[in-house]
This record gives sequence, structure tokens and C-alpha cells, in this order.
Amino acid sequence: MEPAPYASSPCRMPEDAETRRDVMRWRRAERARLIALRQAMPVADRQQAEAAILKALEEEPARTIGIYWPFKGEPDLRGWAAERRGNGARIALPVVVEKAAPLVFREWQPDAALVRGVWNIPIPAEDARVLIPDLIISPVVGVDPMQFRLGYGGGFYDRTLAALRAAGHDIRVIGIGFAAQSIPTIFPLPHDIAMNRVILA
Ligand SMILES: Nc1nc2c(c(=O)[nH]1)N(C=O)[C@@H](CNc1ccc(C(=O)N[C@@H](CCC(=O)O)C(=O)O)cc1)CN2
Ligand SMILES: Nc1ncnc2c1ncn2[C@@H]1O[C@H](COP(=O)(O)OP(=O)(O)OP(=O)(O)O)[C@@H](O)[C@H]1O
Repeated sequence: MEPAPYASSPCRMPEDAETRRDVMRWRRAERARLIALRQAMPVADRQQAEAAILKALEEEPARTIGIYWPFKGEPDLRGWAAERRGNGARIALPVVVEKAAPLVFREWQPDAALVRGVWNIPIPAEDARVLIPDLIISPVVGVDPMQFRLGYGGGFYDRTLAALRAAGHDIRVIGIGFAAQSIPTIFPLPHDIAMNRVILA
């Protein structure tokens, strides 16, 4: 069941605790549904979609790119990142240093060892350099036509963007996913930040 229509704020941002609780409950169920759908994708469809995503990313300018180490069936863009690195860009991976805090991006170098972070996701070790990306590639669990992102429920990308932009950094965010991850709305809350571009394939 979906959360009740907003009683107040006309376009977004339900503020009262009850609506908020409903939205969070709805998001939890929607995440589970969308992740299962993604993980069930046939290999051939996945490869075709990944190729289309890579093509759409070709023209994106960036000097420092925040990429991600794919898990739970996220599109694998590591080859693209390595290629951009070969062309002079710096590549960084997101690291959860603390719950309910912004992510830190640590430089990824192919010859440097990775260690295990939260959920066992590989991350660069602590001695890696911390970078501020000018482009963040953000894997979506779900995404709506307003370009709001549904993620894994940690609130990490929203907090990271809010903090970096408040510090004056100009950062472009591109949401990446498969076509089936498009949903009519994520029921945006005040902390949700719309992405600059979305690539679904
Ligand atoms: N590949 C990849 N790496 C990534 C991300 C991502 O989306 N994709 N992240 C993007 O952020 C960060 C990891 N995100 C995480 C988000 C939530 C939880 C977590 O513990 N979630 C709770 C549920 C939270 C809730 O519903 O209240 C849990 O599973 O128990 C862990 C990591 C950094 N690395
Ligand atoms: N900028 C912020 N300041 C304070 N709390 C925040 C902020 N961003 C997110 N949160 C909190 O984080 C929690 C999870 O948020 P949300 O459902 O938007 O996660 P998500 O975008 O799916 O996760 P993620 O970005 O980790 O993939 C919520 O309780 C939310 O209130």
C-alpha cells in the first residue's frame, strides 16, 4: 500500500511524523522489490543495458569521478572507470566511515589492495588519498521522474552531497540503473536531493 496523499505541502516534503513513518515503511518494501527485480535480470539483458549506459556516459566531462564497486546486481562500470583513469581522470570509491554521516571518497588505483567496508563492499585502504569528486556516479535502487533517488536506506549520498555542496564544491551527480528501476515517485522527503542526470537502460 502507498502512503496517504500529503495533507499539507502541495508538491513534496511531508513533514509530519506519521506520514514520514509511512513513507519509510513504503520505501523499505519498494527497495526489496526493486533489488530482487534487478538481481533476477537475465545476463544478456544486463550486458546489453550496461553497454547502453557506457555509451551514454561517453561524453561526460570529469577530472575526478566517484564511482562504486557494484553489488546486489548494480551495473558494473568499473571498466569504464579504468578507461577514464587511463585518460587522466582520477577515480574514487565511496567509503562509509560512520553511520548517519557523509561518505568519504578514497582514490582507487588498480595496483593498490582493497579491504572490506560495510556490507563487505571492497574499499581502498585507509592510506588511500581522499578525493572530492566533481562527478559522482550514483547507483539507484529506484528513481522517479523528478530525478530523486531511492538508495539502500542509509541516506549516505544525500548527506554527502549536502555536505560537499555546503562546503562550496561544484558536484554533478548522475544516477545509474536499469529501466525496471524507474518508479512514479519516491515520495520525496526534505533531505532528498534530486540528481543532475539519470541514465537508465
Ligand atoms: N556499490 C555501492 N557501494 C556503496 C553504496 C551503494 O549504493 N552502492 N552506498 C550508498 O550509499 C554506500 C553504502 N550504503 C549503505 C547503505 C545502507 C546500509 C545499511 O546498513 N542499511 C541498513 C538499513 C537502513 C535503514 O533502512 O534504516 C541495513 O541494511 O541494515 C549500508 C550501506 C557506499 N558504498
Ligand atoms: N542530509 C541529511 N541530513 C539528515 N538526515 C538525513 C540526510 N539525508 C538522509 N537522512 C536520513 O537518512 C535516512 C535514510 O534516508 P533515505 O531513505 O533517503 O536513504 P537512501 O537515499 O535510500 O540511502 P543511500 O543514499 O544510503 O543509498 C533517513 O532516516 C533520513 O532522514
